Amino acid sequence: MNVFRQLKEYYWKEKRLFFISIICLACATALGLVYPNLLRFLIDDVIIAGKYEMVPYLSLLVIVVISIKGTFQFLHGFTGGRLGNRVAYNLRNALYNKLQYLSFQFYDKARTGDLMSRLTADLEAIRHFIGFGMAQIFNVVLMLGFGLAMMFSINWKLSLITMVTMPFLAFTAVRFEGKIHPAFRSIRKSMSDLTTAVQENITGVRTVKSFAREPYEIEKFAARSEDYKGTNIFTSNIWARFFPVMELFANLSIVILLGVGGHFVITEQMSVGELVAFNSLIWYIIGPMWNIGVHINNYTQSKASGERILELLHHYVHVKNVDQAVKLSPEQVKGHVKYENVTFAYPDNSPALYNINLDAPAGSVIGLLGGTGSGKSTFIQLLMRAYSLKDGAITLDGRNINELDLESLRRQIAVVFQETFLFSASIRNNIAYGNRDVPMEKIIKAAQLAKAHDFIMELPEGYDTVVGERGMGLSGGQKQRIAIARALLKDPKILILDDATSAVDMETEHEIQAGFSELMKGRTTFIIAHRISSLRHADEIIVLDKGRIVQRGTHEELLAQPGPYLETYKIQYSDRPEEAGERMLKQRWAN
Ligand SMILES: Nc1ncnc2c1ncn2[C@@H]1O[C@H](COP(=O)(O)OP(=O)(O)OP(=O)(O)O)[C@@H](O)[C@H]1O
Repeated sequence: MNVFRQLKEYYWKEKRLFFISIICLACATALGLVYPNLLRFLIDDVIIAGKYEMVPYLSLLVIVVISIKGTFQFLHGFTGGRLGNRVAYNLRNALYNKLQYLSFQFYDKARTGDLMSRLTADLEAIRHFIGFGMAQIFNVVLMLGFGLAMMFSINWKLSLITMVTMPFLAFTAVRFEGKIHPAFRSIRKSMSDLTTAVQENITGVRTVKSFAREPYEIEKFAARSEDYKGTNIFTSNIWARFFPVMELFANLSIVILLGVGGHFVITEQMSVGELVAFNSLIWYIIGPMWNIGVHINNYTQSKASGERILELLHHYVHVKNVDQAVKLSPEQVKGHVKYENVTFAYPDNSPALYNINLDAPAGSVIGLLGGTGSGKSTFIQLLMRAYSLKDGAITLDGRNINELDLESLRRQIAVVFQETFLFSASIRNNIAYGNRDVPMEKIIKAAQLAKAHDFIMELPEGYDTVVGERGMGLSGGQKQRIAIARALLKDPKILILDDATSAVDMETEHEIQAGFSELMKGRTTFIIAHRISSLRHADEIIVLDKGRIVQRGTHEELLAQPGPYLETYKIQYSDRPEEAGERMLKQRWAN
């Protein structure tokens, strides 16, 4: 129960519902005992005694009992349903909140499917167990207790004899659950493989079609579908095998009851009414016995689900605010960024950055150039406090960013990533992202600066056009321009362009950059780019190689010295010899 103790804060506030639900179920269960007694009374004291005038009253009483029992059952279902859903609601929100604040380090390893199943299937198991499962287990104890007490009070000898088959029934039920549980698990796995195949096929439909791999996909799906069919048939075989056995044990106890009970009636050790009452009591007991395995399974499953949910809820948040973190107010931020002896390694990896020093005065433009894996993205992610920095310091306007309130720090920074993520919402909402009160003029202005306005206006519904999941239906360059508009609208003090213009052609890049020069005014800008054309106007260009700064200076300074920058320049401008030649000549004259 440790898991449920830890989850207490989510369900204990609903304890009123919990107790009402359990009390209602207990009352309904207790009323179930009225039938056998009414039957006994009807046979022994009304029919045999010939008091037929009492039959209508008894019938009326049965109707009253049924109605009251039904009302209690309704209340149990009503309160249990509310309880389960409220607990699931509390947990779902807590989990989602936690997911929002878990750091990059967590998401580096997280698997989407796993997180989704925690938020859906695991939560569902908890909802069902807390709403109904717990009460059902309690009810099993009550039913067995009430039923056995009544049976023993009628005839203890007959009770003992008919109970002989019950342990076998319980044992078979538990064994059945032991077999059916893994079978259900394999159905779920099989189902998940099947849906993954469909999902991947739909997401990657362009790749499938361009490689003409439809037959391969059909074959892959057919194999998984076959597996799904197989696991389902296997499961129904288990049902088919176990149910007759359980039925047999249940009916065996009825046979024993009829044989031995009949003998007791003949020898006048008990009345006919008592025998009939006994018969209905035995069914009252068989029900919970039959379901004992299901309840055990519900409990273990929801416990496992609870563990998975708690694991997420208690997951360590690597980057968080220190006590008395300083909240930045946008008007006061200037944007002076400094890196002082920054060395950083990802967990279990050798350092991605070594001893980085940089002084980026407010409003300056810093260019970052380097090969794949040289540490450019890491460089800027540290500025956002995506990971916590232990070696060296990064300061903003002279204050260590570790002391700053995380949210207020990130509000000062806007990043345009290499890969643009668009939400399945209107273009307007994608640009405004989470900012409901932005006037339309501001959105249009940002889009114009990002050179997105014209193509947006050509779309069927302009700014209200809803883009598909991940921006389907837009070209890479168009998506990127929307992302740039989104960053512009944020009006940040620090702008980071992480290979932001990689998906647009040279001409558009040029156009966007013309917009950038206006936009960059008054903002400290970091530009990561592979194209020298994107960096040439930077105040300082840093060339990274394997996490170290190997060259730094302005475009002109770097062209004047041998090194990777000049090499890259030569490669990129080799197809435009006149420009490169002109550049070299100018350089020579300058010298
Ligand atoms: N989340 C991560 N976990 C572990 N190692 C990482 C992670 N991200 C990057 N690395 C490693 O850190 C090093 C620097 O990576 P980084 O992404 O900063 O390079 P980059 O210069 O931005 O590369 P690219 O131009 O390909 O995006 C690489 O060796 C990379 O494998």
